[in-house]
Amino acid sequence: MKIAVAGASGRMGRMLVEAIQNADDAVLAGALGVPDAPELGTDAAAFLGQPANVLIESDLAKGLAGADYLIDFTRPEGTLKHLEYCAAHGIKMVIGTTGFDEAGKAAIAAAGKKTAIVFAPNMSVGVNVTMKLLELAAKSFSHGYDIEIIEAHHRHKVDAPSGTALMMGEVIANAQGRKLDDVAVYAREGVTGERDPSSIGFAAIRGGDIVGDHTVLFAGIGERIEITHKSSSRVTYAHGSLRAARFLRDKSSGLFDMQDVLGLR
Ligand SMILES: NC(=O)C1=CN([C@@H]2O[C@H](COP(=O)(O)OP(=O)(O)OC[C@H]3O[C@@H](n4cnc5c(N)ncnc54)[C@H](OP(=O)(O)O)[C@@H]3O)[C@@H](O)[C@H]2O)C=CC1
Ligand SMILES: O=C(O)C1=N[C@H](C(=O)O)C[C@H](O)C1
Repeated sequence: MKIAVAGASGRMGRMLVEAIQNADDAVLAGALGVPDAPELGTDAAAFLGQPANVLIESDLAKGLAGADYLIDFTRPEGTLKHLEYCAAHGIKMVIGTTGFDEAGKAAIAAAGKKTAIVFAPNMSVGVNVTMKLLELAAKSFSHGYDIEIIEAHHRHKVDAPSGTALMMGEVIANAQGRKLDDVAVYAREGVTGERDPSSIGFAAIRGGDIVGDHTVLFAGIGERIEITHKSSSRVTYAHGSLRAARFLRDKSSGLFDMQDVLGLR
């Protein structure tokens, strides 16, 4: 697989470059950076002390010239620009970026008619299996249990709640025949009144170097159940992304997620 990495000097970008360099079925075929990035024009694998002979480019035509796949963990505005280019040139995409609005999500769905895309807010196997546990729990705890989703991430994260927390909320709401938009409570402050029993609450903690923790609390009378996933390294997202790229090998179009990749649907 000839894979390019967007945001190549970011936290996930570097993790992906290293994972591709270590994979025996993938080669690093391109690297993208923002125009004013200090790393622009330098070797994408220089930080490993093992150059890949791939320079970080801001020009999409140059950065993607030799690539069949683009793995993108950047920002919504960057991903949407890359998406347009990849859809026009038949480059498959693995999109891990979070924080899209509805228009952004619709653009990704439309691009899936032209090229093959895996789009998921969390590429780890553990989180995606946790989604299935949540589906089961949500059906059993649909009455009498208050549902709260608590997530914690590093101090540099720019979006809240995390894409994973939002997906957890959607999985739970869908399993209970509800719509997350109708029941989500994203903030509480001051005299809020008693908790609406139909609500799904969210709380976001930011600090230090926390890679990514998610807990769903089902709080009933006399008991509470907590389902927790903790990432201790970003390598789990990088390995999941390579798994997603392999899944796309025999696809020329379509929009998929990690539930498809892992056969969990
Ligand atoms: N799906 C999953 O499994 C996971 C998803 N994520 C998501 O991935 C994204 C990136 O996370 P992380 O690596 O921690 O973030 P970083 O900020 O470390 O990296 C982002 C990279 O994207 C670049 N970038 C920023 N803006 C643009 C733009 N407009 N166009 C192109 N490139 C841009 C940055 O360049 P510069 O630094 O020069 O601005 C940087 O290289 C986030 O949305 C995060 O939530 C993260 C981990 C797992
Ligand atoms: O920004 C991060 O770091 C992460 N973002 C993803 C999200 O928003 O869910 C996935 C993971 O939790 C790490």
